[in-house]
Amino acid sequence: MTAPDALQDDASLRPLLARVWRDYLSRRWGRLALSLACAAGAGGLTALLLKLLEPAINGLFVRQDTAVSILGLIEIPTREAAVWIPLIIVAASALRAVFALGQAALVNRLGHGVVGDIQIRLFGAMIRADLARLRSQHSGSFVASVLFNANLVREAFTSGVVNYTQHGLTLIAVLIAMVFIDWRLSLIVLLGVPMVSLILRRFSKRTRKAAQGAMEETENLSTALMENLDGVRLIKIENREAAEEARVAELVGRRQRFVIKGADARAFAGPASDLVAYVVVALVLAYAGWRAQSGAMNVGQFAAFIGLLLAAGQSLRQVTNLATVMTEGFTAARRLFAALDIAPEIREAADARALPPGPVTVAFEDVSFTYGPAGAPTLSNVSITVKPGETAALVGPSGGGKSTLLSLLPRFYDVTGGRVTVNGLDVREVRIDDLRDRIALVTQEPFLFDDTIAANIAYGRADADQAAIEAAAKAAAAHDFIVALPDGYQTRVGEGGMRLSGGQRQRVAIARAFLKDAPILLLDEATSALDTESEALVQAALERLMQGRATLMIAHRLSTVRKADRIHVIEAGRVVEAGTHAALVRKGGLYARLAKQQSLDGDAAEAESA
Ligand SMILES: Nc1ncnc2c1ncn2[C@@H]1O[C@H](COP(=O)(O)OP(=O)(O)OP(=O)(O)O)[C@@H](O)[C@H]1O
Repeated sequence: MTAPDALQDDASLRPLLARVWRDYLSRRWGRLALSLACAAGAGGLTALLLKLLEPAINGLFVRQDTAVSILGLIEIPTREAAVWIPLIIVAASALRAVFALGQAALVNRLGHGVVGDIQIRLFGAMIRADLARLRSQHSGSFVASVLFNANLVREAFTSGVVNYTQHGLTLIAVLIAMVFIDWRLSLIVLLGVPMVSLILRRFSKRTRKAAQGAMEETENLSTALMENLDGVRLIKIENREAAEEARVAELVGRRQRFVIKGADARAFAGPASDLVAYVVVALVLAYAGWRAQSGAMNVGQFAAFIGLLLAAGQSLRQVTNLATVMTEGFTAARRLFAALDIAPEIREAADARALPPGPVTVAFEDVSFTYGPAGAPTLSNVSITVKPGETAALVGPSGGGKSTLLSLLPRFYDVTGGRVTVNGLDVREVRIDDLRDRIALVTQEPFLFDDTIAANIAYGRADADQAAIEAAAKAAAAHDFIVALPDGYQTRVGEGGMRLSGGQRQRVAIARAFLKDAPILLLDEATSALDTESEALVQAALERLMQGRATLMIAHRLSTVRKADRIHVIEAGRVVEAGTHAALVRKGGLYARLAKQQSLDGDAAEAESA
């Protein structure tokens, strides 16, 4: 690692740690302090236990004096040393175990708590993110970051922090004990520190690269898995199982290479620091031998010093190993925080106004819209007004911009020119909750959760009672098929509502809209998935639903829009014709041609004679 790299690392680590402290750790400070106290206790006792070697050896084997001093605190007669010293060792190690266990338990709770918080915040940020951003990334990568990346952070917090503090503090305690035995020898030991820190830096760069790669590849793998499950019918009908297997195998392999690189960095860091530790042991031996010859050091001191040195080596090994876990955790935390920091562009204005309940007039005023910063406009100068009780139909060639226009009203996207208003207020000046509360949306492929039918109908109105749910289902012509199901309203619909037919799903979605009872209704090809019989039922249900509301309806089948108060023909992002069915047929333009193609020309004749 080059010096600027290292500087940059230190600089970016500080704000990261400050943020972890501020957002996640500070309110758990009690637990954190207790766990550090336990770590200090365990570390101190480790050093103490090893330091006991000195009186043990001198008292039990050398037997020069009549009394043995235990760490300068108490004196016991040499003849009783064989009883007392082992007893003290057992008591101290039992206490050490209690501290170590206490610390592990506390930090586990701390680590899991922090990661749970991060996962919840990530989900919150994801579900509130702009549609444009969510659409630009596959859902698989979000899942991977909530599960895998967050898990790396957890590992850094649990095993990382537990062992780091425990071994770090042990190391300090052991070094202090060494200084008490012989400060010159301790200086030699300290020579190892810069060598180890050099090793740590080298491995941390490798680990960071590996962790970065592993996270990216985990997101790719997760994306591929989800895509395969979503597209399983296509895969089966095209006999692409083997090809998909090969694609996933390639992704698994790529991910594995990064994971292995990370594991290697972890595995190599240990032996490398061992090497340093043994070099230090050799130096200590040489120097201690020379000191012993001159009578400056006795056997007990020497044995205790070597014991401490070996314990220091072991702790050092753990700390170097852990450095890689911490690096992975920090790399993951950086990535997660970067994702958390993307503020949605579609935000509520600070002085957003409430939208009072009641009927709403919707107006698109000279609206233009372009997806992304560059590119051709999808909508240009569109003006449409819909009053309460009116229906505006949007028809026209595929890709003309009809769905895009509907998505501007609930602010899934914001206009790039002109404005969309509700009762004369720009939607950007209205509280987002209020705005969306006043809009019911029924789409071609309505989404159902894997829950009961009743819960799906009441999704936006969790407080609705059974009577209200049934009334909505009756109005949506759904009640009869629901009660014929084995568990009636309590029947679970399966993933995406797959246990229901397209028409049934559609009617559940219409029941949801009835229950929401919103003054604005958006229908995006709401009847296109239906057979003629269901269509008649749904059409009648929709007509009931539309009463008194401002409705914007997209339909390819012109039979469903004939009764609309005004039909807008949208082509290449512009309204090219507008009027009633009869007027547009009479006009003989694009609508009349579309109507003719769909055999509605009989109606055209009817309209002309009218
Ligand atoms: N998320 C998006 N990002 C970029 N371009 C998009 C996005 N969604 C739609 N478009 C483009 O905007 C244009 C209008 O699409 P839109 O879905 O609004 O048309 P539509 O009239 O509803 O079509 P259809 O009748 O086939 O549903 C298309 O050219 C489409 O490629």
